[in-house]
Amino acid sequence: MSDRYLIIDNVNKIFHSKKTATHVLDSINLTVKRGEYISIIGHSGCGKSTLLNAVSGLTTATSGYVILDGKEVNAPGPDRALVFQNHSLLPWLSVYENVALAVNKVFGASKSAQERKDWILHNLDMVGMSHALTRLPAEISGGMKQRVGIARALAMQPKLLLLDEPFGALDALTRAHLQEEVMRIQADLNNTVLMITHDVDEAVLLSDRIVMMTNGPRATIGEVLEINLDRPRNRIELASDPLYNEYRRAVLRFLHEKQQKVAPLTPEASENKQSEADQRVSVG
Ligand SMILES: Nc1ncnc2c1ncn2[C@@H]1O[C@H](COP(=O)(O)OP(=O)(O)OP(=O)(O)O)[C@@H](O)[C@H]1O
Repeated sequence: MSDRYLIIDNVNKIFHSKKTATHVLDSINLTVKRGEYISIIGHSGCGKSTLLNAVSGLTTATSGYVILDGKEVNAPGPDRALVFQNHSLLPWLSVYENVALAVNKVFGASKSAQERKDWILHNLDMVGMSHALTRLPAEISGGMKQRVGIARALAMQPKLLLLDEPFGALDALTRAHLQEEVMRIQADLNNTVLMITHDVDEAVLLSDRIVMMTNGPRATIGEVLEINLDRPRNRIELASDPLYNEYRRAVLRFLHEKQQKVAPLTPEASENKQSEADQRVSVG
């Protein structure tokens, strides 16, 4: 069972509007082991968030199934915690209260008030936020907000952690720092993680496998790359590791050679472009 902890079975997603139907996901099949760290990478708009939403239960698949730990997913639930790029903390609650809200909801009946308090503090400590318990989200930096979001998700002890570009809005140094923290926490807790990223280095550094999606519409899984690098991983040492660089190249090749975002120009489009350019020259 733990080898088939999460099963995404032939998932299709079609968005219908009054006039159009957009077939976004086409026959997505993926099986994830308990404790695996999976990254999903693909060009913008291919359907990564739609897939994550189908796993979270926020979106229902048009056909196919998502099964987590033997149970079919068809609505959001506390066994799947989401962390978004744009931190979704409640602005009127303090750092402590934001985590407390989730903890009280999940463990209100099973842990005593003291146990819950200790658990909230433990999780905030794990992400290095013990010093800012009483601060409001507006009073802390973007990286700190993201830390609190991660603490809140971890504190729910979800079966599955769903990260939608969790470090996407951060500067490079803060991003690297948080990646290190996530790796350290992952080594301790062995969470099962699905993470969307646009960052090839981040995907290789953090993942056990990288799922590469083809361009939409009708996006599907193009390739899955297994990352056999020992843990703990050190980004400085990996920079000169031939295997690391081989993995990097494989992802880059997929994205920039096999799945070029910009379609090649047709002869007609190419002519139009040329005449536009000519016009610009003559006007200038
Ligand atoms: N609720 C919706 N109704 C109609 N179309 C939608 C809806 N949600 C997403 N789409 C379409 O589905 C496609 C995939 O969107 P999605 O956000 O999943 O892509 P993505 O790969 O996560 O993009 P990005 O990397 O830019 O965040 C897009 O064409 C988008 O316009």
